[in-house]
Amino acid sequence: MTPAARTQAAIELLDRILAAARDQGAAADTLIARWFAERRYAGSKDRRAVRELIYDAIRLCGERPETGRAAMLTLVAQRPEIAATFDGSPYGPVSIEPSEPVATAGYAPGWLIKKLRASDIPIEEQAALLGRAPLDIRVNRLKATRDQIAAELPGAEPLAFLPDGLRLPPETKVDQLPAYAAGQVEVQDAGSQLVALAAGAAPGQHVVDLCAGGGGKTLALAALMDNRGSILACDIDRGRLQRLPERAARAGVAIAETRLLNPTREAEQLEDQRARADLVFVDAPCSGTGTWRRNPEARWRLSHDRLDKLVATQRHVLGIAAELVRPGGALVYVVCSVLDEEGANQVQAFLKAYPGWTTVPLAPGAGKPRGAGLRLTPLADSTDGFFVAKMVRPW
Ligand SMILES: C[S@@+](CC[C@H](N)C(=O)[O-])C[C@H]1O[C@@H](n2cnc3c(N)ncnc32)[C@H](O)[C@@H]1O
Repeated sequence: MTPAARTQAAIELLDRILAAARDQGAAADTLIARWFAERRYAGSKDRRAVRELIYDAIRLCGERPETGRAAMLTLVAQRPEIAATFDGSPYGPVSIEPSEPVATAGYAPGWLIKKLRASDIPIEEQAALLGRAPLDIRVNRLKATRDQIAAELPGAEPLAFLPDGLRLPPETKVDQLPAYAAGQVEVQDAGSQLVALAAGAAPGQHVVDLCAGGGGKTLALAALMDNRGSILACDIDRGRLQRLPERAARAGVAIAETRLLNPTREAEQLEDQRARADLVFVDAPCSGTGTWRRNPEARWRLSHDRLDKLVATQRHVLGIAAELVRPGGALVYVVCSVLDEEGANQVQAFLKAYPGWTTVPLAPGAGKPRGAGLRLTPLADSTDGFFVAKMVRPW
C-alpha cells in the first residue's frame, strides 16, 4: 500500500470505529482485524502503519469526532508530514481544503473530564490514561518460576510488588511462546495481578469469583491458592465463561468450577452458596476508564445513562455477593475504573447498606488509598487504572 492508501484505509476504518462507538458495536481491534482479513494484499507493515494512524488519531480526539477524516485531520495538525498523503491519488484521500472540519483534541468528552476531575484525576493522570500500555505477563507459579521464564525471554523485567509478574518488550508475541502453550504464562496487566494478590486468597479456601468472565483473575487466584481449595467461577455471559475450562486446563488449575447465571435469578441459582464463601471476589462490570490505554475509543461509548446503569449493576452484584460471604469472610470489590462513583462511593454506599461490615486496609505495595479502598493509576503505578476494596462480614 502507498502511504496515501494507508491514510485512506485509516480514515475508512475510523468511520467504522466511530459508528460502532455510537451504536455500541464491535471494538476497534475487532473492526481492524475484520477489515484486513478481507484485504489480503495488505502486508504486515501496512497493517502496523494503518493501526498506528488509527490509534494515534483516536487518542488525540476528546469528543467523538463526526467523521474519520476529521479525526485524521486532527492528527495532521500534530504531525504535518501526514498532510502530503492527502494527494488525491487513486487510493488516497482527496486533498485538504482549508475550511474542512477538524475534530477537537482532548483527553475525553467534556462530561467525562468533569467526572475525572471530581475523582481527583488531574490532567497529567488523564493524559496517562491514554498512554501506550506495556506488555505484562503473569508467570503461572503452578507450572514455572518467574526466574525460569525470565531467563527464557530476552528483555523480560520483573515487576516490582508482583511475585509472578514480568514486563516484556512490546513486540513479544506471547501466544507464540512455548511457555504460553505449556500454560506457564498468561498475558495479564500488572494491575489485574495486583488486585488478585490484594484479595489475599489462601490455599484451602472456598472462593466465589462472581464476575469471572473468561477467568483471567480466577486463574490468578487459583495459582495464589496453590491449586488447593475451591473456586466457583460465575458469570452471566456464556461466551466468556465457556472459555474458562480450556484456559484452566492449560494452566493446570484443577480447583475451578463454572456456573452460568441468569441475570435476574443469580441469588436463587446461588442459594447453595449462601454464607459459605471465605472470599467472594467481585470484578464488577464497569466503565473501563482505567483501560483506555488499550481501548481508547471506549470513552466515546460511555454516556451519563450508561454510567448510571453500570453503577446500578455494580450495586446489584455487590448485594448478591454479600449474601454468599460466611460470617468473618471477605468480599473483595474491583473495578477497572478510576471514577469515584464506581469505586470509593460504591463501597461507601455498601458499608451504609450493610451495617457491621468493616474494611481492611490494603497495602500490596502500589496504589494510593481512595475512600475505604485503594486506587491504581497508569501514571503513578504503571498499571491499568483500578479500584479495589476489601470488606469483612461481621461474625
Ligand atoms: C470486568 S468483567 C470480568 C473480567 C474477569 N474477572 C477477568 O478477570 O477476566 C465483568 C464481568 O461481569 C459480568 N457480569 C455482569 N453482570 C453480572 C451479574 N449480574 N452476575 C454475574 N456476572 C455479571 C460480565 O458478563 C463480565 O464478564
